[in-house]
Amino acid sequence: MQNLLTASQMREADAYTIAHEPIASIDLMERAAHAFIERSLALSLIKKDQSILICCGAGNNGGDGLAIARQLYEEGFSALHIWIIHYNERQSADFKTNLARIETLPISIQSFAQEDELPMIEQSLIIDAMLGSGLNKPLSGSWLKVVQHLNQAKKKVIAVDIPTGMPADGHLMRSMTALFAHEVISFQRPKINFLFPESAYFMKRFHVVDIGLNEDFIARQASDFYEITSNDARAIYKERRPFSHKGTYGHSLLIAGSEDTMGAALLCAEACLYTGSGLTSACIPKTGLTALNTRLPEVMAISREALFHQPLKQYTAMAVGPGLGKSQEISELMKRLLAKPAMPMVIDADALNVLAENQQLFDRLPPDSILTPHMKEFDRLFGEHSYWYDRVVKAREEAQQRKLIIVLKNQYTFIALPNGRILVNFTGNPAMASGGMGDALTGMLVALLAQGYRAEEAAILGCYLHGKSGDLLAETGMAVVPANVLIQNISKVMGNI
Ligand SMILES: NC(=O)C1=CN([C@@H]2O[C@H](COP(=O)(O)OP(=O)(O)OC[C@H]3O[C@@H](n4cnc5c(N)ncnc54)[C@H](O)[C@@H]3O)[C@@H](O)[C@H]2O)[C@@H](O)CC1
Ligand SMILES: [K+]
Repeated sequence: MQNLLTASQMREADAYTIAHEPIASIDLMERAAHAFIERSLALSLIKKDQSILICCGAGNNGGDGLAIARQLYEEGFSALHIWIIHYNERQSADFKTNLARIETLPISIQSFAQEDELPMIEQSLIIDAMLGSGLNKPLSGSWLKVVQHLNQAKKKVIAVDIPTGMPADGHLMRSMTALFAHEVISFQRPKINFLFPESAYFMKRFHVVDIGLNEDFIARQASDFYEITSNDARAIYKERRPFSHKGTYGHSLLIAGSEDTMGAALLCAEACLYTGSGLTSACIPKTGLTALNTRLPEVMAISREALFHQPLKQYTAMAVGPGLGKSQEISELMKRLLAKPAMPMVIDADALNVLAENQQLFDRLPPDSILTPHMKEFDRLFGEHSYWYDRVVKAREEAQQRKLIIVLKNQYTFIALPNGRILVNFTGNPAMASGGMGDALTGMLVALLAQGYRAEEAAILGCYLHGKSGDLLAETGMAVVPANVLIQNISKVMGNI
């Protein structure tokens, strides 16, 4: 697990590294510039014959920009042009050193003071090194004008560390102006604000490069946010054991589907199967029986009427919600289920809506139950939120208070744990943005619970595998990944973990 830092913690990590390791601040900047170029080349974001405008401020972000320009020149880039935006009086020491290092080279540099008119931009690419994580207020005055001028040029932009004008943490507002970046190459850790959907106002994609800041120091910093890494998923995953049998891997009960939305139940059951549940039973309306038996002969069916006429303790874990629909009958069913809940549970979709309307049911959920709301379901449960940041903070509060695990789904899914931590899952991609994905995740989570993973482990591993399966398919060139295709890839992803 990697903790994510605020901008001010990042500054402390920078200072600590310089004080405790044999590296001077200027050399750290050199390393950052090198890492920026190396990644840009690896991703084919820059080409030697391209005309590039490097826009620099006079702080350390600007210092990075100058170091990048010089290193690009040394790499053989010839069509480089530099702007120095001299609106702030202060120049950082490393900016000054890098300015002295570049002034002797044949690279054209233009400096702009507040009153200077900005020229048209002829270059095809802009490297944005004006303001970085030192931003301490929204842009205004001349800074606002320069950014608007650059935005109007509609050129491709690669931002150094963070787009100029975008705050690294705290509220992201549409009213803020930043230089829109098509790519951001960020140092050491992603900025917390990259994870919220509002970041799309300011940037398209980000990449993180290691610049060798002291990781021991970073790990000691208190943080609300932790990035789930592939190592975390690997450490949780348990291989199937010799001599094991279907009874070893639990029995999942799914309560899902209605006449019109039987597909949700089928996808949930299929995901449960492919994630390794020993046995899977689906409690669905009678109208879905033929579909279930045809598509998933491995899955057993129970009718809604039969559900309470049999001992529920034969099941190891339960998921309730996908495609249930909204009706009095479903509310009653939820109330009966939660009268004596005795097994780990995943609550999704329409079951969340029942909870939203019957908040007293919250107290009956077994501790560590996993709730998997998307944004709208979350707001129905816990109130409207204007900012994702606030929504995530609310998820943390609710998870802590109610001793539940809240999986707030998003491109970067936030897993709020009862201990107050927020884990962020980085796998997954926009090709997966279609119906049925949530049903698949629910099926995966219940399968992991049934196999004996602790709820926290199931949430981490389930979200990771779900996104990873989608990522691997997208990497094969699929622009859209339908849920059933993702599901059929899960067991392979698990096998190769
Ligand atoms: N880990 C690190 O901290 C490292 C940081 N580096 C670079 O250093 C950057 C941070 O540098 P600085 O702290 O010098 O700050 P910046 O270069 O981001 O900004 C310069 C100065 O602009 C002023 N400013 C802030 N908001 C403003 C606004 N709205 N309008 C006008 N002026 C404003 C502030 O006084 C700030 O110090 C990072 O983004 C990164 O690019 C790298 O050199 C390597 C290591
Ligand atoms: K920048």
